[in-house]
Amino acid sequence: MTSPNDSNKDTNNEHNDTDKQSSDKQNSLLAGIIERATKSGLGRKKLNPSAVESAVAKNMAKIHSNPTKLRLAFLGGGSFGTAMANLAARNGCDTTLWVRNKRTVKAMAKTQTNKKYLPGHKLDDRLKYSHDLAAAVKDKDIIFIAVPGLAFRETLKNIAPFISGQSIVSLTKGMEKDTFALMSDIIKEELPEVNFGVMSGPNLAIEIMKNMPSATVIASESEPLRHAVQAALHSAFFRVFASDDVKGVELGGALKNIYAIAMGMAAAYEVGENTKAMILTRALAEMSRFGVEAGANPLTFLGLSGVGDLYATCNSELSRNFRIGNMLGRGMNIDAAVKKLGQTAEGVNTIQQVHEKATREGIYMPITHALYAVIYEDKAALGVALHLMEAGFRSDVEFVMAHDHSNAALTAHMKSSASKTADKDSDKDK
Ligand SMILES: NC(=O)C1=CN([C@@H]2O[C@H](COP(=O)(O)OP(=O)(O)OC[C@H]3O[C@@H](n4cnc5c(N)ncnc54)[C@H](O)[C@@H]3O)[C@@H](O)[C@H]2O)C=CC1
Ligand SMILES: O=C(CO)COP(=O)(O)O
Repeated sequence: MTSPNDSNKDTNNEHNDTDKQSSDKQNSLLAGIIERATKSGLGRKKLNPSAVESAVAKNMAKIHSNPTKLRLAFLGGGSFGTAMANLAARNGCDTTLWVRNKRTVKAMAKTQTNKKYLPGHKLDDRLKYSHDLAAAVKDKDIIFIAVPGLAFRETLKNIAPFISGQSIVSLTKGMEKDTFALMSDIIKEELPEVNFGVMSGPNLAIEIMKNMPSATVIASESEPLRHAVQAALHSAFFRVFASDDVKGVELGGALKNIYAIAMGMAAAYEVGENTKAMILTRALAEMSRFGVEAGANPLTFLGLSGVGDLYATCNSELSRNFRIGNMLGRGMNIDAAVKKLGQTAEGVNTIQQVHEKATREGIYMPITHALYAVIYEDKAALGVALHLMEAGFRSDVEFVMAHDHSNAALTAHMKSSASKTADKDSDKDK
């Protein structure tokens, strides 16, 4: 006869077996990576790959022998929600992925793949799927939201009746249309009592699915929430760093989409490496300037959610925003490019929001305004780019040396030097 305790033991044993299998799988994948790195010379002389392997494997085994008992819901069955839910399930968390379409849920549960957004990638067999929002979010510790920015408020309104102490983490990198609200602003408005955080970083979903080492940032004022998210998602292939600058981390993720579009466009024009470096660095200057006006710490933009995400998306065809820019640079209009992409590209809306806000509040955002002029005012890209190059004398890093905003003194000095040189030249000619 089997007592309920026996059956519990069986279930625990099954879980331990599954956890052990998953830990073994990860460790052997890790060994593969280290082997490849060593063969290609990345192991370097001083690095003892077997010591690294055993140290990392030991840490991983420690984490996986005591899988967190966190209960998590991920809302949004696109590429990112799926990739993150998969990481959590693989770490042994009780994880449910909510997708609004019932047929999609059935297909995902049957095939254990997300055929539309991540075709060919097998998902962890412990991941659960649901199209029942109430069931998905009730009794969870953390609800991660990965729907597009334009659907974020509606999603919060829909889950509001089922919130009874869960924390919320936004994975969305956008802004609300016409309100300029960031996701954290919307959470504060819709669910003022809730403990929340935002997660952002260079996290191209497809690379995460391929176990390519990546890192991200969880930003929250709540230390327990930061730790819980780190425990839930950290693995040998995914490192989760922490921050308490919610605004800065969130703005990094949202604003970089603008510049990924600009860089996609620049790539279509086959610009040089110097030009790419200039755009990327001046983009960072705009982002931190805008961030400071919104109350963020400019140093946050030097982290993964700033420079990190900017680098990943501004240099890769894997970024949907980069691809939009590339299509625009090849002569397509914005509506056709969005239609052809068929996935979320938050930058399309973010350019409009940031252009309007910066214009209204007098924040100097020349690249954003230039992009807006090309996309929405039908201005010729070359003319706009040349105009950008002629824009005044500015300081490199304005937090090190402030700009002389009017530039009047410098311009007068340049004019007088130029006229003195011209006078000298004409004297010589006499
Ligand atoms: N894909 C990526 O590599 C990364 C994406 N993100 C961010 O994650 C957010 C989601 O993006 P992806 O998953 O990539 O988008 P996606 O385009 O792959 O999928 C969007 C998903 O949201 C669903 N959706 C749309 N409207 C909805 C609504 N009203 N209610 C419920 N579900 C709805 C769609 O059915 C689809 O499943 C975006 O803000 C994006 O910037 C962040 C990091 C990486
Ligand atoms: O934010 C991302 C990676 O960090 C994904 O970028 P895209 O939305 O441009 O694909």
